[in-house]
Amino acid sequence: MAALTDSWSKKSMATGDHTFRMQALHKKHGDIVRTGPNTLSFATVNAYRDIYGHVGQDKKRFLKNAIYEREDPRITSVRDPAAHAEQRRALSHAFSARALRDQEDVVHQYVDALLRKLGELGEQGVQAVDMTEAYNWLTFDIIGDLAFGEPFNAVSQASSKWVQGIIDWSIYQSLAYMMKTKPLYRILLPLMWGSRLSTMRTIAEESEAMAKDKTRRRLETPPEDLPDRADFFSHLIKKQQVTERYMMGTSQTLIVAGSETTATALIAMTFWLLKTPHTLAKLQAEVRGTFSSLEEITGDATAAKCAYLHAVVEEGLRLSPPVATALPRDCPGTVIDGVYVPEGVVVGVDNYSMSRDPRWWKDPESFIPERWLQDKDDKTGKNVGRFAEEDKRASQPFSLGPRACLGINLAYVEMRIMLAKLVFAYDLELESTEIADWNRACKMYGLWKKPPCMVKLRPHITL
Ligand code: HEM
Repeated sequence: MAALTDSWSKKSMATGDHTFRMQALHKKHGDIVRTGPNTLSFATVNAYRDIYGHVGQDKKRFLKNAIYEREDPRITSVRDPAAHAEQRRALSHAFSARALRDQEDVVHQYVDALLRKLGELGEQGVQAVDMTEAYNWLTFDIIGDLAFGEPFNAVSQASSKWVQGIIDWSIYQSLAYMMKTKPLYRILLPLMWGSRLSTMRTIAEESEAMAKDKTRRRLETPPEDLPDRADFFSHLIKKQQVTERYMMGTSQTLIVAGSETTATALIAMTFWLLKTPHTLAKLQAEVRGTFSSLEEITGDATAAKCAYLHAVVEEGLRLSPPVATALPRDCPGTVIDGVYVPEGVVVGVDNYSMSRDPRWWKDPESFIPERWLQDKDDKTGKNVGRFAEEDKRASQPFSLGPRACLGINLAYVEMRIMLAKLVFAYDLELESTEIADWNRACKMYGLWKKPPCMVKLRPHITL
């Protein structure tokens, strides 16, 4: 079927179960699976390197597939390598070590506000709170502040219309582009998505109007009225490298790429910790044994002193990669992991299958942070112990090479600070008894749509 038409994978995406189906297909058919007449999905470590890795000047490049194109230009949609490199250089100032130091203050501000809000909403441990939603408020406010110099007030209001619409907005953008460029999809996609399509269109239009409004306000704000720290766009505006359309597109990308991904990672880590209480106890012991107050918990201090926290973060990203599907690239006609693939074939590595493949991971479906705390033989320096044979390159949550995530350092700081402060301040208990398998109940539409995860938070300190 997939050899004849793309409709299988488009339909599969519409079910939300595409990720789980791809995992089953790779299990059944092996390292290379055909998902459309012109599309191949790979599941090997070398394919990551060959498709996404840096290449020398003389080698042909794998360009992003046309599916990334959007009406408003932005860093994620530009396909030409030279144009992309220029945009990435310009935006990378906003992700420098110096910028990150300023950004960390914003992270603390909203993490602390969320901790207080969780206590209030949960009546100090009496009521369960939906942590899926709470993390979305957090990451959305942080990105809003870092991009536009003002939050969305999601944490303070314990809700946000925009947060709820973000996945629909993101899906609709891809579908709208497909319908615009391929006439057949104008018939097929409404049949596959039904009335959801028009609901998503309304949400997308409202979200876009909101982003446009914020962007315009940001561009019109005189420098003296902005916060002291530079926001994402200050560098671009200073160098006059930004048009309103570019800023519109890039702000949409940053809101989606920077908030939804980090929120997914945080809720997955919280869920897995709660499902395996001995890991939560170990993390709590590390954090409470290392720090004596919330103020001591910083990005640098957690990086230097909390090895188990680091392992929890890596393991959460492995087991629940926020970007779980293959990132499509156009093959230039070259060899991928020993197999020649003709020019123009769309290829990618299936992140979710790789993350859970028993060839690379021991007990792959289980949450075991210890696998990231590799024991080494004193004499030989070689890995020893139960996880010595694992190939950690099989987990690439931020992708790799020239198009890898630009916000990786900010994401790690957010995740470490939030998790460390949460387990320092509260004792947690999972209440989601209505969902037998929370992980399986997650739906993948390019980004994960997650079910509620109800948690009781009993205060350990006074906030
Ligand atoms: C756990 C959190 C995150 C994960 C797992 C993640 C993952 C990824 C992945 C897999 C890509 C490559 C996408 C592709 O090739 O299609 C990407 C790109 C990108 N991410 Fe992230 N991301 C995270 C957080 C963030 C944050 C916090 C920001 C910024 C605020 C951010 C900004 C970007 C940008 C700008 C790109 C495009 C880079 C380029 O095309 O050169 N991400 N991210």
